[in-house]
Amino acid sequence: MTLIEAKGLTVRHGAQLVLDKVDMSVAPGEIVTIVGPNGSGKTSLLRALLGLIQSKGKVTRKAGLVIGYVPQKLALDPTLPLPVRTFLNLPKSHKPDQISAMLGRVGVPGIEARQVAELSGGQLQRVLLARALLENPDILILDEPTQGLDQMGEAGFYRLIEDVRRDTGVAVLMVSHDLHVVMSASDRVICLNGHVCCEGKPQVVQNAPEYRALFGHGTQGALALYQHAHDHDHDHNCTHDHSHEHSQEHRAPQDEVEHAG
Ligand SMILES: Nc1ncnc2c1ncn2[C@@H]1O[C@H](COP(=O)(O)OP(=O)(O)OP(=O)(O)O)[C@@H](O)[C@H]1O
Repeated sequence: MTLIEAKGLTVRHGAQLVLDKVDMSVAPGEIVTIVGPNGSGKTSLLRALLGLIQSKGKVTRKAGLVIGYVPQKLALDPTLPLPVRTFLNLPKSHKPDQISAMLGRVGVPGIEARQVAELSGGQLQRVLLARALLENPDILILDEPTQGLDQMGEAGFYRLIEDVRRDTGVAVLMVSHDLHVVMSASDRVICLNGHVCCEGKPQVVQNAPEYRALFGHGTQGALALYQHAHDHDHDHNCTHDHSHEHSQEHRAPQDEVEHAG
């Protein structure tokens, strides 16, 4: 039983083929991380799963699935007064003690009266997480939740995600650029580059040639991600052999990696 599943998911932005027949799924309680270079379609994949953009293929959600979504960018007017308490009551209101407890749970207790625009990056990420968790989601969908945080902040945030998963059983699907932390915090990693390059347990994916082609080795891997240095064609119409790529199930068994391109 999966919470959410995509089969043959294809997204175009104008003439650009952004996602090409992507198969993926998330099971209850699983932490799945999508990694991939800039522009590889990570946000588009999340938005297509959420039904926020048009796509072809099939997305299946468990009946009654509650999703807690934290987008990559928050479109807030910084000049508009917006206390944390008010923000957490949008779109649905919650009891004050629920809000206080949730702020404590995510590690920012007592900030109800602070202005959202004045929060630090780390505090804001935690408030966004609190807002998503207040809906009692079956799955959290987080788009680069640690953007702008320093390494300590990133590690702390991922630990929090693991704790929340342990306590509530929530599944997590997230996009991240933080390879090292992601590797330790994820049950499964999907390496995306317009298509699923490879997927599996973090340690298995880390050693997959497709992953290494994109991200390099060892500590250089994280750097390679930012520098976007890899040695195969980044265009989605990759010139190397993809002939077997979409003809088989992308979801690899837990301890295997799929070599798809
Ligand atoms: N609304 C849009 N209109 C046109 N093109 C878009 C739109 N959204 C995304 N794209 C294009 O689709 C491609 C994939 O974008 P997407 O944001 O999904 O990538 P990403 O992997 O999340 O990137 P990043 O790591 O930089 O956040 C990019 O080439 C981007 O320019």
